[in-house]
Amino acid sequence: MGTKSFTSINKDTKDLPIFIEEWEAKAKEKMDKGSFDYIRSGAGDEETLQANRSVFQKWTILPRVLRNVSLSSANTILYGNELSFPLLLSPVGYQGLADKEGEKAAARAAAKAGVPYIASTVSTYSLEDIAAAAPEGNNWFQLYWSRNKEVSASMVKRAEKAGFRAIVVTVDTGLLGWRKSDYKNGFVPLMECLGDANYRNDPAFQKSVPNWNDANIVAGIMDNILHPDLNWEDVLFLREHTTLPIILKGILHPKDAKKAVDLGFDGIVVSNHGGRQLDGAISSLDALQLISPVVNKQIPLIMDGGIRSGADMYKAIALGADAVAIGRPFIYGLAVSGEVGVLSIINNLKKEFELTLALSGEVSVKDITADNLFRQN
Ligand SMILES: Cc1cc2nc3c(=O)[nH]c(=O)nc-3n(C[C@H](O)[C@H](O)[C@H](O)COP(=O)(O)O)c2cc1C
Ligand SMILES: CCCCCCC(=O)C(=O)O
Repeated sequence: MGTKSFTSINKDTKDLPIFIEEWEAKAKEKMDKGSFDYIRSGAGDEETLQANRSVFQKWTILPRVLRNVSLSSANTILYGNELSFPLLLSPVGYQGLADKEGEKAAARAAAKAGVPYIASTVSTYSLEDIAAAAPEGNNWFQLYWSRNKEVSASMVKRAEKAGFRAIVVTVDTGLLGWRKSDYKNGFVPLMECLGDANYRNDPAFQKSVPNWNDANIVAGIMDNILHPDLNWEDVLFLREHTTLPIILKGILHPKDAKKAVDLGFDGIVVSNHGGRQLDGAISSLDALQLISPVVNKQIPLIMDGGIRSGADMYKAIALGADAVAIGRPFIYGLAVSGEVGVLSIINNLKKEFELTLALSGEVSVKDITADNLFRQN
């Protein structure tokens, strides 16, 4: 019987950082203060941002031994597609802040690594350009719901036409969180014209903004994205406009998770938006623990917020996630070394996750359960 190789680091990436903290420090050196602070920070006093990390210490892995893990594999199937391991790149807006190639570079890295790339509505490049940069990739589109339903429907149709494989509707941003560092820095990324490509190219949006021109595009986008009246019926309207899986991102309450299942949505991203929206909100891992028994495997559960290591991934999966996603870490990789940086971040996480899986005595992602965890007092 063959033995899988659990080698650690590729020769061609040996000069790149390994620790996420080192990537972050290098990104800070390279970026201007406004951009770096925008990416790193959370809302309010950053309690939720911190909780997303500290919650992982409540859980320890309870490993099994003598189970022949020589052929263990982290491969995962999600919506009929194979992932090299259960990771996705979370939607992150304005990736042109980190690198000139922005989303195109990150999507190429995700495709090479065999993991889904979720393109944000407020991307620097249009969804068509991102799809063209990584046509072989498992690309998903994240929709910021537009007050004008026709704009939402139009973007989803464009995404479907461009080959995106799932639609992620973010539901935790009816209003923007209290972002103190951005206010202090006077930083508004939309104003830098780094997140308007999807709107500029959208015929329904052009029609919806009276006297469409360069000067009123930002106001038009803000008015479209930020609307506290967003509700379940609005989002259900999308079902008539796409056959792609519709996944709701930003669910934290088990009652909302149950409603998402009952209304026929195809998946949930358990997320507090990386602590950038409601400060004081529950950590993503704690929310996952509440939501997973309610959803009870009826639809896939993805979790993001604070994932920084293979062990973090493992704990989230043991608590019921089918896959996890990362935001800031890959943006730091993008800022430091473009596509190579993103690929390095993903590959190191993959190696660490594969080792964690095998060292815990399990051979596949499906075998990871709550039985593999012990909760600290
Ligand atoms: C700079 C930045 C921009 C983001 N932009 C979006 C976005 O456009 N759409 C969205 O749904 N979430 C957005 N998010 C939230 C991420 O998708 C994700 O929920 C969060 O980053 C996960 O936490 P992590 O950074 O600790 O991994 C953004 C996060 C960051 C840090
Ligand atoms: C009107 C801007 C909406 C937020 C865009 C990016 C984002 O989600 C973030 O967290 O920042």
